[in-house]
Amino acid sequence: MDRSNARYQRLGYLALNVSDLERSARFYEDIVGLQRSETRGNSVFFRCSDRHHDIVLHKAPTPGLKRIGWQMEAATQVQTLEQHFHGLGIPTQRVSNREAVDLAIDGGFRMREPTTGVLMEFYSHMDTASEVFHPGHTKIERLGHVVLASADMAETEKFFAENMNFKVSDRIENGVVHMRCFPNPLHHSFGIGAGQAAQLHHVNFMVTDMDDIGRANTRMKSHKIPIVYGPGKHPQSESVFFYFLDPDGLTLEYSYGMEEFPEQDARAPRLFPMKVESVDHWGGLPEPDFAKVGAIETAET
Ligand SMILES: CC(C)C(=O)/C=C\C(C(=O)O)=C(\O)C(=O)O
Ligand SMILES: [Fe+2]
Repeated sequence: MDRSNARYQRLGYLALNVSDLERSARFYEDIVGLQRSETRGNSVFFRCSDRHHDIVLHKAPTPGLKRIGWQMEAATQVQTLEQHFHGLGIPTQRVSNREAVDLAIDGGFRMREPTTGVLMEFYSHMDTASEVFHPGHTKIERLGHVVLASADMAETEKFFAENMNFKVSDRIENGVVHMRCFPNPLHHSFGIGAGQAAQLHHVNFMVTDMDDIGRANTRMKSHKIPIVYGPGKHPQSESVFFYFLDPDGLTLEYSYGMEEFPEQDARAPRLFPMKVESVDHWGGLPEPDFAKVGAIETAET
């Protein structure tokens, strides 16, 4: 089977499962700083861009990751990728017309990634919201990246590289692989961490100002929100990071700054040794609750 030559615009959106929808909705609006756009049944839509949504919260018994949405460059890319998965014998399901309307996307398909079991959706267009996004207390620039833990990092990396055309930007030996959804320039829109089992590791929001990190530190402390890592600095992307927990214990990250890659003549991936300073240039350590909660939902088709 040939390698995929799929092309992406961006990490489109994340659907997260939360145990108490209204509690989490308040948290993502008031504490994280997302804009609540609409509620449909057991789902609440949020945005930090001019698109219809970047995060959807679903009420579910087990908190974690429901689905990852990838926005491709064009509808033809979506069809070609679907054919590629068919060639591998991987089942796909079209997004129903009704769901496409609810999600404000142009259809697309879903498939379950075989090494982690995570459900992924591929589409090429999401409607813009009726109003531009006005950041609140935190100047969130975009949904930045999602990192999964995998019991077999090498196999997960191979699947994303060969079958989805993601490119490796950097690696920490036996720790994490950072990948970009080519040709999106961000150092990583996706990461794979080493784990005992597949799990959501963390969700990242990029901010435009170093002050957003400092203010978040103060805000989380005053609301008694667990801070689980940082402020610190990741040597790979050169971003200043700050990790905290949502009400279910899901790990969220704000980061400021990120390397961008050209489409042509990109630098080669680097290999960082497994040591504290490879994760935090300033030598900090995570708290025990860092990236501990985040089941991958396997029920939805
Ligand atoms: C703590 C994570 C797993 C890590 O090891 C390093 C870097 C990360 C990340 O995966 O969160 C970044 O976001 C980064 O380099 O920007
Ligand atoms: Fe991150």
